[in-house]
Amino acid sequence: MKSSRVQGKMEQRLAENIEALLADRGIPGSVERQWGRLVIRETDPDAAADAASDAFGVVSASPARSVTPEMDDITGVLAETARDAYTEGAFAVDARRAGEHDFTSEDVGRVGGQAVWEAVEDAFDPEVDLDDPDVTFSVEVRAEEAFVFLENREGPGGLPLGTQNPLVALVSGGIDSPVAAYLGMKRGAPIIPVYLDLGPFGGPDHEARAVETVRRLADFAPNYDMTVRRVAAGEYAQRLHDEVGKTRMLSYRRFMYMVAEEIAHETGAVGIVTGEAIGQKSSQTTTNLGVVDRATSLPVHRPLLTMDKQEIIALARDLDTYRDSTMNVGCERLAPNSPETKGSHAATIDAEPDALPEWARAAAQSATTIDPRGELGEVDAR
Ligand SMILES: Nc1ncnc2c1ncn2[C@@H]1O[C@H](COP(=O)(O)OP(=O)(O)OP(=O)(O)O)[C@@H](O)[C@H]1O
Repeated sequence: MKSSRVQGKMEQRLAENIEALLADRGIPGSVERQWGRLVIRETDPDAAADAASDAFGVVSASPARSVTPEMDDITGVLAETARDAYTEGAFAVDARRAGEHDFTSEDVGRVGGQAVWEAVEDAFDPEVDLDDPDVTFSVEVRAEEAFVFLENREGPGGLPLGTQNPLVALVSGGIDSPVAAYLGMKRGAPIIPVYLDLGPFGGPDHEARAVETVRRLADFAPNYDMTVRRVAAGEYAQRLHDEVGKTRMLSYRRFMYMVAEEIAHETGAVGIVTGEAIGQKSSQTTTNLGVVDRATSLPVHRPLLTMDKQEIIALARDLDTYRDSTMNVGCERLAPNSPETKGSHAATIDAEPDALPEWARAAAQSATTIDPRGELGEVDAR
């Protein structure tokens, strides 16, 4: 869907990201760009395919054998692959071709299928099923080279990281926000993780969980800075608790977005990503989301907006950011007994301290940083 110039740039970025993933995991290999494909050469194909299938923008990765684009060579490698890997079931040869050759992709399917059959018919009882095969021998023939492979390891899809401007990700140490941050990354946006320490209103291991989940996200982005901004917000949470009634949680959210906006301005981020979903909490009703949005001029992105908790948990499990927790989350204690579910902007502003934006500025300015890749997260004063 992209122009060739944009596609070229995106592929270049993807190649760099995959090289970083390989280097980070100690896997040898050089990434070569071909149109619509990236080829990793001189590598451990298995490990490289795993690493590549973690790169945002990759649809699938296949450990493959490279061969000259001649029918004899292709069928030779197909026969060898079949002898190595085929044990049972119906098979198909799925061939694609681009460039000038003196055969068609149908020819490769037919002649290649014959070669596979002959390679295994003495030892097994092969069957062909082109519609629903158990084993697919894939062949991709290009102008200079052909590839033979058996597997497609699913990648995340999306767009290469770094092809969008960054977003501040509000990461709480809960289940949802790391999934939301991941989904922002999946669409190409690097993230600047921000954690608000709620002091007495936060659970004792929230910070550790927030840093731990960012560490996991950082595994997908070894060439990006994933420094966590830790904002001391306990004092302000306490004041909201003491001074604001029914609309307290709305003011707290507004405060959070204001902090995020300050950090966004400082870091060049162009939006905020959160783990909010419609109706998940009183502050996340459709009405209240509209009220809190007005605290910031930046767009608030909510990738989980319409997901059910079970869907979010399934994604968190896949990502390995899911931490089972029975801990009573801090926000519940901060919340009043009967929180507003149909807030109005005017009433919320009316009830909150006028100094809220100054609080947010002060809190953002005194943020400290935690390197999630450090030993148990290294804390530095900014
Ligand atoms: N202490 C915090 N630091 C940073 N962001 C936070 C914090 N608390 C909440 N948020 C942001 O606000 C969103 C909604 O808050 P909510 O109270 O539902 O969070 P939670 O249930 O504690 O955690 P999560 O939404 O990650 O499961 C979070 O997804 C996150 O983006």
